[in-house]
Amino acid sequence: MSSDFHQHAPNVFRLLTPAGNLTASGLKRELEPGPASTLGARVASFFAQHADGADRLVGAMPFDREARDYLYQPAELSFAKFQPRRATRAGDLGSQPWIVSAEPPAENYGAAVTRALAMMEASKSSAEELRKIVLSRSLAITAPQPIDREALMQHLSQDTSVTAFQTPLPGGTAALMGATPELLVSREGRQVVSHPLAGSARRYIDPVRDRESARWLENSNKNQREHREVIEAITDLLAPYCTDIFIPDGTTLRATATMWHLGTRITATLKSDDTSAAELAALLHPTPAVCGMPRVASAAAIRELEEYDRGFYAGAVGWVDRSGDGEWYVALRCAEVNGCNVRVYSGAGIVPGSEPEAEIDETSAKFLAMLSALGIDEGGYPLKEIAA
Ligand SMILES: C=C(O[C@@H]1C=C(C(=O)O)C=C[C@H]1O)C(=O)O
Repeated sequence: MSSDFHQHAPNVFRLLTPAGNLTASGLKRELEPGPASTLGARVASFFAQHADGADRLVGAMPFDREARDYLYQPAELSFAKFQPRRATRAGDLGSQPWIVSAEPPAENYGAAVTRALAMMEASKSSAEELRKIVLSRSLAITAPQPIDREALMQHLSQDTSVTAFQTPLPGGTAALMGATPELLVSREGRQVVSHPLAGSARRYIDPVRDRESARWLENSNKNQREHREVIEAITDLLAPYCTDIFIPDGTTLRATATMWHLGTRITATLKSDDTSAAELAALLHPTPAVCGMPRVASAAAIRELEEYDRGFYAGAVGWVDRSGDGEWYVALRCAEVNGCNVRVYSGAGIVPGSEPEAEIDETSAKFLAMLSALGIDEGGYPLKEIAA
């Protein structure tokens, strides 16, 4: 297929997981868009109304629970077994410098972290004590030529510890593309799995430094506290819908090519077949891993402190089928891609004790998954080597 096709073809949805690859192409019908609170009901009535076409809806939910989602029934679905991925070098997407502009500049992000810490301190004696605010920043990138989405997917999927994704955005030209390490929720029959990550450290090429970084993360009280908030929130939200909620003792380390994370694989059994994967995703989203605690107050703080609308970044991307099964991932380590324009996002959980410089560094490290797939560094210059 020509690269021209991949640059302009709308409605390509891809999810490349270690369990297999899903590709959906073309559009048969859009799901009536709406907020997260009505997603479960809209999906159920879609399948009740339409007996024809693919038995699956694919797409994405934005970060803001009140904003309209974008899911659709594709014209065609194809599945492939996981295949070892072709090794390609970063940098072959073009070797001229790209234009990269930090929006907001890193210093402004540091100042927003300081303000978030002050907001948490000031709320301490109130009933709605703010315990965590996830703050993000972005890089606006202009490529020397339109992004070849197929090549970018190839690069993103080289890290086999993550799920590479591509989902069309409303409007018909832009796509959200990324490589997420975080499963929001999956449902297969009555079996539910959620694998939240919170608490992060950079990886290093030097193995000794890399191990030190992992050990630091495991022993960091701040990161363990951040992680506990997420597990508690997910468990509380699942409790009315599930039995046998199982949380393993202690966190485990999850490694991507560029980051260490604290993770916990939560499993549960649904009480009713009627609760679909889409309903579960809409229930859990946004978890404190991408928003904060408590949810409504931290979302309000994000609106006040961030200088842009997150759109579909830190939303959820995935699918749900007619039986209610599905898989939803947190839309992280991703970018909106539109022609030559790429907007990359990354965020970090701010809790009392966080330091602005460390959060700037953590968000820079989280940009790397996308930047190395594009073949550039934060200055827009060709990368000499992939981070890890
Ligand atoms: C918000 C992001 O990542 C989230 C925040 C994390 C943290 O604060 O430690 C870790 C994993 C993700 O849940 C991001 O990558 O943009």
